[in-house]
Amino acid sequence: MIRKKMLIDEREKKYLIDKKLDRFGNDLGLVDLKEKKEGVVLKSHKGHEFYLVEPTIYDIVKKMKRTVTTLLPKDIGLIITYLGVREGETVVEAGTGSGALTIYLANAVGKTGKVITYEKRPEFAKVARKNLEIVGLVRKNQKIIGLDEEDEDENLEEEDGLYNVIQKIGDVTKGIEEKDVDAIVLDMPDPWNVVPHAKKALNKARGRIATYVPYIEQAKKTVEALKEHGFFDIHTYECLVREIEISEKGVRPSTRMVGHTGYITIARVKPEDEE
Ligand SMILES: C[S@@+](CC[C@H](N)C(=O)[O-])C[C@H]1O[C@@H](n2cnc3c(N)ncnc32)[C@H](O)[C@@H]1O
Repeated sequence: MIRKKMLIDEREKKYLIDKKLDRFGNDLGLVDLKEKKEGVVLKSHKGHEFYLVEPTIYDIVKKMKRTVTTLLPKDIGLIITYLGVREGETVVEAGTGSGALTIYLANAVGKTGKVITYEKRPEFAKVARKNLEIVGLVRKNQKIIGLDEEDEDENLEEEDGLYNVIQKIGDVTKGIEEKDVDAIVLDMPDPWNVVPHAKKALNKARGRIATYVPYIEQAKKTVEALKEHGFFDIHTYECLVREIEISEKGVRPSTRMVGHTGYITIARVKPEDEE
């Protein structure tokens, strides 16, 4: 499903490389990759070891092309778990940005689910399409709905992949076209402007929403809008992660950590009154 393979050298430096690449070289020497399958240790011509392995989604996201700051895995993990996104669900997301969150959402909903992702900047959506292609979530040159571009041949060659992401160009504050949506995830500056549309789009039995904003004032405004539009079970979180360094000398938290990223708010849409 992932269109890359990964070489890790003796210093644990990671290199994402094209599946078809036959030779790789760095300061530790040249490695012959011809007909080599992932899962083997290779030796360079200078005698250094390289591990040829399959990359994880995390490896891909860390190295993929970025147009904007992407959500960090710690926040993505919290959003997916607290929102309870699961196999088969329909999720609407905005904005796509570089597609990092999209990749994890699409893997959470799996083959029977789908992610519809809105982005207002066409140039960002095109970069995200490339990132989504690498992990088999969109086909090569898959149409981005609302984007006026030359018809390129869509690659319909059946490579293994989930192909469960639909990209759209659009301003999500103007409306959400989908109905009966299970979850909505907003990583954009003014989620409160989307709340009325989210209420209409969400399935009243199970609809949930998650928003991510960097400033506490934005989080407050979002919570106020959610309350005004009848959402409930509203909770706001911040997620701090510390790496622990374990060595011969002793065990302690890393002296460096990400101090702040953003505030995540999770809520449920209210069910409808009985007729
Ligand atoms: C912080 S980035 C999202 C990053 C993304 N979650 C990721 O992990 O790669 C915010 C994105 O929202 C887009 N955006 C902002 N307002 C929007 C709107 N009203 N409708 C659609 N997209 C919007 C921006 O163009 C930008 O690409």
